[in-house]
Amino acid sequence: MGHIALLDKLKSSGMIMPLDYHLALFFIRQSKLTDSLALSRFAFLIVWLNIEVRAGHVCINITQITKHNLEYRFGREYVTRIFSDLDEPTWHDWIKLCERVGQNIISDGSCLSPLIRNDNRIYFQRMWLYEKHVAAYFNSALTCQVVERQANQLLNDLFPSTSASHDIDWQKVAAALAVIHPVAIISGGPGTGKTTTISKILAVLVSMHQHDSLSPLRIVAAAPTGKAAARLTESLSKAISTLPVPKSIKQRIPIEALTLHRLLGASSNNRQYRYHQGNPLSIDILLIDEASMIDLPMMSSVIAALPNNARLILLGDKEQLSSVEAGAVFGDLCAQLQRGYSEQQVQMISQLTGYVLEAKSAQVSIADHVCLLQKSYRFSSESGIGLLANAIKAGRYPHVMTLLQSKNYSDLTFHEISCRDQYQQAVEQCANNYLNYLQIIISKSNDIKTILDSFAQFRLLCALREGPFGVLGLNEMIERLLAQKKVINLIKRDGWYIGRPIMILKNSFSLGLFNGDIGITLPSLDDANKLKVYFLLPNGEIKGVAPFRLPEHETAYAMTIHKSQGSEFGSVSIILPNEYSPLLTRSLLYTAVTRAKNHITLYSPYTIIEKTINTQIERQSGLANLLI
Ligand SMILES: Nc1ncnc2c1ncn2[C@@H]1O[C@H](COP(=O)(O)OP(=O)(O)OP(=O)(O)O)[C@@H](O)[C@H]1O
Repeated sequence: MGHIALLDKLKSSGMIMPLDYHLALFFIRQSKLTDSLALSRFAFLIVWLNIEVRAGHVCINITQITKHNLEYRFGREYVTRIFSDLDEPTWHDWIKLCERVGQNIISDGSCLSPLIRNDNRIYFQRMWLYEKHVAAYFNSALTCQVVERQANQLLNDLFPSTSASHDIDWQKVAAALAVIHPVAIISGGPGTGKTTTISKILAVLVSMHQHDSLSPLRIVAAAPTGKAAARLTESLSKAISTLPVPKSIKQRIPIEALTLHRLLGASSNNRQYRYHQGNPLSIDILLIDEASMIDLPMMSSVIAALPNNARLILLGDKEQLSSVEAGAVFGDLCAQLQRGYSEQQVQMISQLTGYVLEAKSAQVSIADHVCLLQKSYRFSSESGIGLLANAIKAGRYPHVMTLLQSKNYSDLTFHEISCRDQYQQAVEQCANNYLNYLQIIISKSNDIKTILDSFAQFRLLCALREGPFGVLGLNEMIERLLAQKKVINLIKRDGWYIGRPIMILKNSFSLGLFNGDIGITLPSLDDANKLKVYFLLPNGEIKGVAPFRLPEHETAYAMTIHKSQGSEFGSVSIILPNEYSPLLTRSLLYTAVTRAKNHITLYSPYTIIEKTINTQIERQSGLANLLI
């Protein structure tokens, strides 16, 4: 089959987008290939690379372009037909093909061709450059600072050992590691004390600095989304207020977190950031929460904007979904921990904390900069949510089902969905959870914060956007059900009604609203005949915006699990679809479950839970190979 016929076939069956099609043609026109089979294979390679980058991979590994590996995206039957059209290529064939295409198209990076081949990985040039930049930064950070006696005392004061336990306090180890190294990477699940630990780390660093210098440390806290920044602001201010350190130290620790876009000085009319290598930020310490959400291009931009001697502390949960865009930098960095701590690191940790850890390597590596916090202080051993999150993380389906079906956990509820009626009931139950905030509105309360807080107590999460089990279908059903209960009035003004919750889908720097921000439509405080959408800003202020001024947005009774990342709700209901989709992965379910503070209700067929837990997609990237 010729390459045009192949591309037409892929396009007409909806397997590729017009962009994939035209990109393949563009590269083919410039390649040195002439025979029909090679052209078809090359067209497929380009299409596959583009699909995978769109799905969040940084590159593709040509040895893994096999029928088995492609099935999850195209389905078995379709892949079999495509491979037959391509005359059953083996991975040797793909490698030979890359060698024949021509250096002007695929090179090893020595000339800047649009595609780069590194070992068996194929990249678009842009991704390859980002990856090299990020790897060079972390490799250059493999230095240790001399441990001062004072640090030891400060750590002992902030992390007092309890005589009852001889366990290692990993929070203290994480803090020691952040004092020793200019770059620290701390990962932990919900409630493992990431915020508590970072507040103590900052207190140690500020205290140490106070003795050396009169000018205060310039510390900035940031997060990838507005919601995550708002949460960080709240949790950091709480953690700092309880620190057992003098007021003068607390006052030097910032409590307001920015979004990364704002930190870098993004503007709505310019794709360039104000801060970059040529105009670095004026800061000494940058702390970023929810770091698993940072994609490769953003990580590259952040480190480009850091001044030479600035410290970087990344906090996150490596088990959560990776960023929407390409890359899994935080996960790749945390994965380095398997190399073990070096002898040098173990010695320094011992000096600072008194703990004797096991050295697994003679060489220093980025593993020395990583610490995992495993003990949850939020969920007790009786908490179903904590146990469920751990069972999902470990991929233990039978244990997950035992927990879900057990009556011993008051914070877990499971409803099997096996027919349409059960699905309808599930949505009705979810809709009822939204009655509280609507009742507050109906009672004519002007207390916008209470309304927003009440709405944040519950959220319906789902995996998909399209279809009856997706955000769009669920939002429509919930709107209809709430209208039947007469708590909202769907006689809309251009789609707007009192009580409509919306989520922002695009950043608006001029309005100060960011992707993921949630607002509720209410009568305007200035003129009750008009509507405004009210948002709670990270600094605690309420902002009202006329609907017509809002950037892209959608109704937000149901939201995708991807969008919920960085947020937390009192109770969460999760509705999984009745058919398997490649989006259903272990990290997706883990992320959904860890959004809840008090209660989880899961609605799903058994088979879907099993398949979701058994599906783990590793993001393709070459970062691990580039790290020393
Ligand atoms: N070492 C500790 N001993 C006792 N309680 C702790 C300890 N560390 C943290 N906590 C408590 O556990 C709770 C969760 O801590 P924290 O908010 O720091 O965790 P987190 O990992 O930042 O949570 P998340 O990111 O999931 O919001 C807080 O109430 C905190 O006071």
